[in-house]
Amino acid sequence: MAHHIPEDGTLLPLMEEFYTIQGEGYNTGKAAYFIRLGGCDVGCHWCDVKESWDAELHPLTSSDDIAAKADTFPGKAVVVTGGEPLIYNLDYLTKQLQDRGILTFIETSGAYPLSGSWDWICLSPKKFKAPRPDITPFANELKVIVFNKSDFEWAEKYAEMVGPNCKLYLQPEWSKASTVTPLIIEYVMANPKWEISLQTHKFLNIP
Ligand SMILES: C[S@@+](CC[C@H](N)C(=O)[O-])C[C@H]1O[C@@H](n2cnc3c(N)ncnc32)[C@H](O)[C@@H]1O
Ligand SMILES: Nc1nc2[nH]cc(C(=O)O)c2c(=O)[nH]1
Ligand code: SF4
Ligand SMILES: [Mg+2]
Repeated sequence: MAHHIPEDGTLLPLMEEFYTIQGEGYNTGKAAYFIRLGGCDVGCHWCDVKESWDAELHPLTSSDDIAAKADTFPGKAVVVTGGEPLIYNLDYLTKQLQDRGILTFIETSGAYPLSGSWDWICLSPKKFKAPRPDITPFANELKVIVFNKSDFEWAEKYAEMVGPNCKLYLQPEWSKASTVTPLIIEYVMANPKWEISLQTHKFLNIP
């Protein structure tokens, strides 16, 4: 049976939720509650959460309950991730969170229309299903995953599409880190508008 997911965003397929430290990008090091929604058809062959892809495997959960649970933790910031969270209408969830004084951060490929009210948008564009161009001016952070040399060109293409204050990160693809990290280091030293982002939670052995 396919999920019937209401379009008003009051129910969302929740894979997992956990309180941890944001491991990547601009907000690295900050305590945050992660809300991981199921469902993604972008198809990155190196995706580190393939278990999220099939939305049917993840129970429809009340957005009110998700927001209430998020509010029980001392760190008043939430990272909505997935899967691809923008498959869903996130207006309702983010309103519930912001009404409680919780900061809303999103991790997205940008492949679906932007919904929700966000304090921080991390756009991580993918070649396998490119972002919709209309999201790029709203990105606070561009985080390009580097799997091979060709990803630097892809990164520069998106750097031209984001706004002037957008932070620019290059993050090694985890399985290729030993070969691509030296390339990123060299690239950032030569092109210092970019910074390196590491998946620090994987070094810290935390979720
Ligand atoms: C699992 S994705 C979920 C959110 C959204 N679908 C996206 O791709 O932005 C969360 C973040 O992890 C990054 N990521 C996924 N697999 C990775 C890997 N193998 N190595 C490095 N970063 C990875 C993504 O690019 C994204 O920035
Ligand atoms: N600690 C931690 N930081 C993260 N930043 C982005 C993540 C994600 O999977 O979206 C992630 C994650 O899974 N864990
Ligand atoms: S877009 Fe995100 S969740 Fe989807 S396959 Fe790529 S990294 Fe994984
Ligand atoms: Mg992750």
